[in-house]
Amino acid sequence: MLTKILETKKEEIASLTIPDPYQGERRSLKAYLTRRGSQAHVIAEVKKASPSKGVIREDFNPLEIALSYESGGADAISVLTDVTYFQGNREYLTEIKKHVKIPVLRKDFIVDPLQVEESEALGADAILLIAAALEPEKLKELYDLAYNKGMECLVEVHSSQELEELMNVFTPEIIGVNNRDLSTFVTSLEVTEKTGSLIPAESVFVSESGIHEPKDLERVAKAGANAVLVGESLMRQRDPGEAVKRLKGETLHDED
Ligand SMILES: O=P(O)(O)OC[C@@H](O)[C@@H](O)c1c[nH]c2ccccc12
Repeated sequence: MLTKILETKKEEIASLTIPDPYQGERRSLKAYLTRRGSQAHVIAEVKKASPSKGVIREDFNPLEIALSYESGGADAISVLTDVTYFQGNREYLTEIKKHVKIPVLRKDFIVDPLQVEESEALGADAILLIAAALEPEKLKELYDLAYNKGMECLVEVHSSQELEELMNVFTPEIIGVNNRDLSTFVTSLEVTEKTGSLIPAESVFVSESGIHEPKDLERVAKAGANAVLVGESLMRQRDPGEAVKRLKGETLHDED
């Protein structure tokens, strides 16, 4: 699947146009994911569809969903901008960014400096970089470019091996462990538990995918996660903001 997606991206990049630059401020994802007063840090994702689940939410107004997430206490918003596989749109990101006060993460398959430039123009505060899609050196190049432009990166790994290979080159400030196996689409929180011990204390640790209930959040927090990235289980609720509130509950306790 990833190979197929990356082929599509190559075609997109060949005809990519950079929109007019977003003029507003940038916010730090890292700061929001470590802020006090919020016990369980949640990145809530705006995702209409996925390759494994098809359409997740028919009644899809991206801005309304994002505003609902924010009022429910989300610490950041992730926006799928991929059109072909996730029915996202880059315009959703800019629209959401203009109206929320929390950081906005661009969720896409970024493999080229042009897409980093595009993300900046769209107003992204942070972008996703996927280790499975990039050689560590190439990933570092895009990472540095994003930070030089005032954005941050969530660097996603799927296994201890991927993380080790990456950390031979550099240690990202924000590391995401994706619980979803990219070939089978099956999620298992064990991935977070197995990989968690390798994540250095100075990096923010985000557990991604397959989180449905407060007890899932509690489980990954026990494995050291500072935050979770949640899409599907929130998108399936009638009131996404209420769903964030319920998920955050009283279950996760930061040391500080
Ligand atoms: O819907 P879930 O299981 O809560 O997962 C959210 C998020 O982790 C998932 O959408 C995701 C993680 N990494 C990605 C990379 C590309 C597209 C999507 C993703």
